[in-house]
Amino acid sequence: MKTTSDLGDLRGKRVLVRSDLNVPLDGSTITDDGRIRASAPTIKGLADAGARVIVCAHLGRPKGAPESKYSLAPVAKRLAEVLSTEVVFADDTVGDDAKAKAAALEDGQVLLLENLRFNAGETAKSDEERAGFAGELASLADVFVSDGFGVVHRKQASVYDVARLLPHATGDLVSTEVDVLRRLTKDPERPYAVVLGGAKVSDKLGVIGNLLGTADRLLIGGGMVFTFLAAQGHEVGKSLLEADQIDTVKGYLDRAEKEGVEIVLPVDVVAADAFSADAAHEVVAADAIPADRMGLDIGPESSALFADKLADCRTVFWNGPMGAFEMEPYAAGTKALAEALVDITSRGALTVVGGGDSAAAVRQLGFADSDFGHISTGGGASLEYLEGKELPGLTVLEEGDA
Ligand SMILES: Nc1ncnc2c1ncn2[C@@H]1O[C@H](COP(=O)(O)OP(=O)(O)O)[C@@H](O)[C@H]1O
Ligand SMILES: O=C(OP(=O)(O)O)[C@H](O)COP(=O)(O)O
Repeated sequence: MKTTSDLGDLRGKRVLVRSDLNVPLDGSTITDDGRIRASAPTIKGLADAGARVIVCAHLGRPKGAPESKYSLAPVAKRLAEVLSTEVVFADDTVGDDAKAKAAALEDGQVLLLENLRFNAGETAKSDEERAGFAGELASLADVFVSDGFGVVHRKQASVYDVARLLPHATGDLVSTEVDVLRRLTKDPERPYAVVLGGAKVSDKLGVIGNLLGTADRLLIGGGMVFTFLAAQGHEVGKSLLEADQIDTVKGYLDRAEKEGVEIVLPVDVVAADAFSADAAHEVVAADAIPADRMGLDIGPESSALFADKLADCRTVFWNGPMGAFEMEPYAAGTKALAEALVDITSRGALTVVGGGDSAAAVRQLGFADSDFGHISTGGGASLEYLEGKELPGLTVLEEGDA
């Protein structure tokens, strides 16, 4: 894969950079700017080289049309602060404003385009539709730099198709992330555990099949728990549930038993009567969630069990908070898990925390990035890399220029 230094003299060239700036927001306040800080060095490096830098990114999951709550405007402001330079912001992605601002860029200036996912072509299933949008993006620039590690598992216009239209290179963030994850796939020191939680349940249930072949232990927390509990025949009340995946999960449980992989499930959960910080809540046994309650965190016995299962691990990958940590009553499980990881890191284990919300969680709960082996900007992307899947955003970079 080519790096940015293989692109030659970039002075005066328009460089389109795909970054992952999908940060958590509370209204228009960014609650964790980790992905902005992680993306800044590549952008700065290109601007310092005299390039006219056009950054494109997504925020959240809008449905192919503008929605003000998903605007990247607050991100442009923060990016300017992190870069200590002006960041011009375009009100659209490939429309008149973007075209005019891209054309007016001077050497070393940075432009951020509005949310890519305001355009249906970005995430379209149809190759033609995506290629059409990618063509419009590509027409803004001379070269493309792929630096959004958190999205390399997505076959989307700005990740995949645009690289087939422009001379391209891999950004430093993507290179660094892949280097670290490669260490986890090439003969990890054992015991090797993968901890899964979070809310993107349907995405992440799919990776378990392949992880059963590589990890020694799988610890399941967060919103992932309830499809497992349901597969064991338990009532999960109003908790997050992927009902159509219950049979798949039953298959995982059978396979894990046959292959000697330990799947560790919570034994207790914090069950609330609404998805809210001031909802009535109590700790209940995992197999006795009342029908009118939802599980929003793992309970204290589960936290102790998980810490015990991690204590002798030499390699751990963790993606997905153990609970709805943004609300104080449901943050304890995530905090306890982070503490267990910090402990084994200090004893020489390799620990990797991946995912936008997971990284935000550990920082919000008071941990430093240096408490862990590596904090990855990609959750789903890391998981798919670890299960050995081909990631479209990386494969296309290996194909070479069009
Ligand atoms: N039991 C649960 N029920 C509902 N949401 C949950 C639960 N546990 C965790 N979450 C939510 O999961 C979200 C993060 O999920 P996800 O996007 O999959 O993680 P990441 O960004 O780290 O990959 C958090 O916003 C958190 O509130
Ligand atoms: O937040 C992200 O992924 P993650 O939650 O798996 O870390 C990326 O920005 C990808 O977003 P997407 O899962 O909406 O494609």
